[in-house]
Amino acid sequence: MSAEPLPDPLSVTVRAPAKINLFLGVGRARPDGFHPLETLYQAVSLYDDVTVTSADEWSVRTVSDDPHVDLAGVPEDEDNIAVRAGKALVTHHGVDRAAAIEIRKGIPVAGGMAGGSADAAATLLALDRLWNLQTSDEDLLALAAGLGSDVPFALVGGTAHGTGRGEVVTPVEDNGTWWWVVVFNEIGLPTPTVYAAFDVGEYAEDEIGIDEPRYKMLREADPDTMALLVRNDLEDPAFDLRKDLERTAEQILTCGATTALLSGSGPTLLGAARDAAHAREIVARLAELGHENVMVANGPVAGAHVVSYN
Ligand SMILES: C[C@](O)(CO)[C@H](O)COP(=O)(O)OP(=O)(O)OC[C@H]1O[C@@H](n2ccc(N)nc2=O)[C@H](O)[C@@H]1O
Ligand SMILES: Nc1ncnc2c1ncn2[C@@H]1O[C@H](COP(=O)(O)OP(=O)(O)OP(=O)(O)O)[C@@H](O)[C@H]1O
Repeated sequence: MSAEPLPDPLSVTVRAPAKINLFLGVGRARPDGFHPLETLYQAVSLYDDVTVTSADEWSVRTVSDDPHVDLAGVPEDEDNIAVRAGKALVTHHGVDRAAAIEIRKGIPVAGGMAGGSADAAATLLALDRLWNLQTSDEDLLALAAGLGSDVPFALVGGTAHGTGRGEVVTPVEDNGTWWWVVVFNEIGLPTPTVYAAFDVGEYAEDEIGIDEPRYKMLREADPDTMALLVRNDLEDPAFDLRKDLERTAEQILTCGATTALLSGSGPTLLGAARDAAHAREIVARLAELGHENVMVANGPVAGAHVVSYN
């Protein structure tokens, strides 16, 4: 008996995670202005949910019920990276379609956790499923790379090595459940500004690669080794621009984190904890010092994935 083909869904929702860079080695700027990277990405448990519905023209709406998310800086027009992702997908397939996109944000905006990249990845996947476009993984990753350096990783998730300008992503074995205290900051710090400060301060080191002991630490997953694993070459230039962030990183250590580091290009800071209870203790101590805009997240978690078809 042949089954009836399923009707196309009316809407599709895809969830995509925030990322952190456990390791971020940055080289001297290339002729195209981008910096060569050697990075270890980890997807962590803060998410944006993107819902797409077919429409006559492109639109985007951003909502959030999370007090840590300030939607002020998010464009609600064609500048939104989710709309750019949708248009790139229809151009790739040569089809004339449009969609209404709703983004429910749980990832802080302009925090160095790749929230916009997560939305772009989620939109590519959601529209592919909504319209049954059957885009190959290879093409999805190439479209993602065209939208931003962090976008391919948002599709892949887990823990992964990133190289090139960050867009060439390969999964890495990680047997840990790593706990992070995530300390947000209301004052934005644009990614290009931090890379420019990296250039001005001549911070590039000759050796930016990830050595084998670090991969071993991920495989062996002892939470006490995280301090030896992390490195972020954008931290010093970000601290040159923002002394307050350096002070907060010191406080994260004082409050008991096994290590503290800048998330990507900042301004979000991270404290590593041994387990969930330890993370909550650090949060309580940070609150005593006046840091209220703090969450706990764990990683690695899955990359962009469908959560509902309606
Ligand atoms: C800081 C990180 O989040 C670490 O993963 C990324 O490097 C930033 O990735 P992203 O926000 O997806 O960056 P893109 O949208 O591709 O580029 C934004 C700007 O960041 C700078 N940029 C980004 C990536 C890179 N490898 N070198 C750069 O210099 C460039 O000034 C670029 O114009
Ligand atoms: N869907 C979107 N969500 C958030 N910001 C967006 C979006 N589309 C465009 N933007 C613009 O991109 C800027 C950076 O936003 P995003 O939240 O991705 O920063 P980020 O987390 O620091 O990114 P990254 O870590 O990749 O550098 C915002 O200030 C906003 O102007």
